[in-house]
Amino acid sequence: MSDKSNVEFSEREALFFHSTGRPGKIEIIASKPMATQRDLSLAYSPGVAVPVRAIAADPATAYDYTAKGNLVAVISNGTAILGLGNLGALASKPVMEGKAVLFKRFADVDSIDIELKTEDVDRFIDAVELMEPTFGGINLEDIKAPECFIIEQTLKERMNIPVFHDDQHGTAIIAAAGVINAALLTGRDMKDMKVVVNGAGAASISCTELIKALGVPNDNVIMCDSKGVIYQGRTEGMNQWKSAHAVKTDARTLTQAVKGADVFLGLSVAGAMSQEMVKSMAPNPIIFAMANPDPEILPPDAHAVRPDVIVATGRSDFPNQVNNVLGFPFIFRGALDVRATGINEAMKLAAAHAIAELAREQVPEEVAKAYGRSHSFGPDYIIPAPFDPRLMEVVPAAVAQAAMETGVAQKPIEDMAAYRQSLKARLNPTTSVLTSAYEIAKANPKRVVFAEAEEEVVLRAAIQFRELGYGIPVLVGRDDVMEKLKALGVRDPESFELHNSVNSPLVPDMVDLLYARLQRRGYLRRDCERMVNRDRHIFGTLLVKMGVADAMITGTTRPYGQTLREVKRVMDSAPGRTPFGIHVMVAKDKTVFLADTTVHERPSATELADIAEGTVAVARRMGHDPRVAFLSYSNFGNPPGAFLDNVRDAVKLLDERAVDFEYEGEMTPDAALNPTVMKSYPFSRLSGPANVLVMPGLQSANISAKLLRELGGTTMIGPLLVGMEKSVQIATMSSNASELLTLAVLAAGGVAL
Ligand SMILES: NC(=O)C1=CN([C@@H]2O[C@H](COP(=O)(O)OP(=O)(O)OC[C@H]3O[C@@H](n4cnc5c(N)ncnc54)[C@H](OP(=O)(O)O)[C@@H]3O)[C@@H](O)[C@H]2O)C=CC1
Ligand SMILES: CC(=O)C(=O)O
Ligand SMILES: [Mg+2]
Repeated sequence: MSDKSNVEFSEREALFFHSTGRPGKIEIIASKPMATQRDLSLAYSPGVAVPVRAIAADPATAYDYTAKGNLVAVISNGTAILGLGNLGALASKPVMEGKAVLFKRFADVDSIDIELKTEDVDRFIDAVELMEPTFGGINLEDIKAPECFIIEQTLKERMNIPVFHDDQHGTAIIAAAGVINAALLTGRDMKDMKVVVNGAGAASISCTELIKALGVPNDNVIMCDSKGVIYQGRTEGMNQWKSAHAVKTDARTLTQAVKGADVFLGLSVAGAMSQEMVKSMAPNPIIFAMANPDPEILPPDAHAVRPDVIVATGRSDFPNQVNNVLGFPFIFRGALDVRATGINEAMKLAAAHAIAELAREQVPEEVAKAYGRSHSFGPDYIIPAPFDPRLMEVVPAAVAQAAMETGVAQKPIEDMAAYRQSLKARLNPTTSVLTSAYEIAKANPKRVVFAEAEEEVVLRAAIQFRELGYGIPVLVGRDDVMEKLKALGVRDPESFELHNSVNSPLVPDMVDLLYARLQRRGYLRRDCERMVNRDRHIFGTLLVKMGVADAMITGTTRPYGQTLREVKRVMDSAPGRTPFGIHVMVAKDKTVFLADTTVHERPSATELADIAEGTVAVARRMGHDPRVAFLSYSNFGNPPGAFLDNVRDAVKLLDERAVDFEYEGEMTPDAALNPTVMKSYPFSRLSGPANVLVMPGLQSANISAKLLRELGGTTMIGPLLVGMEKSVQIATMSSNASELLTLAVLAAGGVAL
């Protein structure tokens, strides 16, 4: 049982996250080149007239010529924002932007948030209906009951694209999957289960309908709202949707209803359930406290009174997250891919069963690693975690299949196996692997030196590193760092570990250590004293060398080469390794590892071969199947040149070493990356485009990485310094806090070694 919330952050952190860089969480990028006059002529007038006429002649071609088929609107009026209540359309925007980015992150569905300033049902319906031409699907969100039922039902009748109220059906699907598994674990049969549902709004009504569809008898479910039990004959605060679930019972309060119940489904408000209520439930009770952001009862409070309880919440920071994020991205993915006209009951049930089955399957190692702990089906793992990459393969396929079987698929999938493969390929593994690096760091928090703690950007990264639970920052700086922490809003700056060479008791041992290393390299003892006292990179690296910390991050105050020289005075290479640098370039659907981008100016053949092997190891740790290209201006000797031998010899060296990955060279970047150009070299040993690019020299390597970043379209991770005895990461001087945080986490998580 794990009761600890594993993510903590302050309100300041949440506001900083939303305001930093471009405010909000969304931007729109063009999917076609917009560089030349010709591009513009095609994209806009006059070229655009051609698809306009085509769509006018045949509306179905809108799916071929526009983004409609992969575009979902997340629409709210803010009348039931999470469990925060009716705070209005504008205040709902952060949640709706959040839902839109989750669509993209988890299922590669493009999505935009739309907040409508009206509580008038008819105006809302008209506004959404008018938007049908724009979207492939409509995801309604955080609209309160009972208006949400009328809105969804009417829109479904009037529109010919999927309309789905996430709080109703998304929630119901996930809760149903969890109930199926919790029932299995506790040996319960649906037909015998006694269920209490707290809340009688959008989410509750739909969850209740779905669990009844799974076999829980109508009379076994008691629903409560803010006025207590919904019993037959009650008149106060009723509506037709509540009446449908009114039962004959003497219970009038939640306390009375929950006595002896097997299952509690909370879709109401924070703190609605007390420990006394938990105590009164049946043996091995099942509690889904799903109110967001604060549940009806916190897991530790439930476990404290009933060790036999299975608890789930809507939050990502406790085990068993029952949240519609597990559903809506994947459900729409499947529905869009078959161009479904709607999302029907069969599709919902298919999703619920697919999610439930996934939790019962053996968890693959990469998923376990991603969460930093092993998951196996049990009370703390009744439902897969949202970052489980298998969801993307399994749920859309199940939904698409159900759509085809129930006749709502306008474009049925012919080859389901190929479709499942294509689903997997939609997600860039680097995104999941970065997630996994964060989780690994969290599971085994390490001590990381932030050597330039006087810099605000470094302090921000260190604060986040600690607040998000990735490890313990060990700060190096003068005593005024404490004031700076306070100025950044840290209430307890003294709880940070600060090392200052002016008063550190470690200095004499550091000087001894450094002098022992450098005395035969022309340094006097007083030189070493000066270095330890004055150079934060030397001082910081010594903290790692002496085992005070596990890793270090530095580099924002001094050029890379200079910092590396200082680090190397203290730290050796790992045995048999060549230290070198990797820039990881993450594009939309591709990640490329460039090396050596920081150390060797003119690498020898042996160094090139070592760099290839070292980069392959990092690429594998980041979830990629490596294919190495040794790059050049020449393809297999054409044109000939004076500086090609090292590259060719490196290829031969890998032949001799009989390595277990694909490699080829020398070759130009287009022959390495472009499948059409690759066809000109049918003898190439690469089975697909390369993803590890070993550069012939530092100039081309470093220039390429920075060019790619400046030209846009890629996110750069790094440079990663690999091959040192312990992980020391030297950032670029222009790094921002989030880049420093990523480097610190990769250093702590052992990815960059
Ligand atoms: N984990 C998840 O995935 C999801 C969680 N939720 C959560 O469920 C909750 C409800 O959302 P939603 O259905 O959209 O909102 P609605 O506004 O449609 O419904 C809210 C319901 O809660 C009831 N309620 C309010 N206070 C209490 C109380 N003290 N005791 C019992 N019932 C109470 C209301 O009663 P009345 O009818 O008398 O006003 C109403 O029936 C929110 O906390 C939300 O965050 C929602 C969707 C997904
Ligand atoms: C998760 C969600 O949609 C809600 O709490 O409203
Ligand atoms: Mg919601």
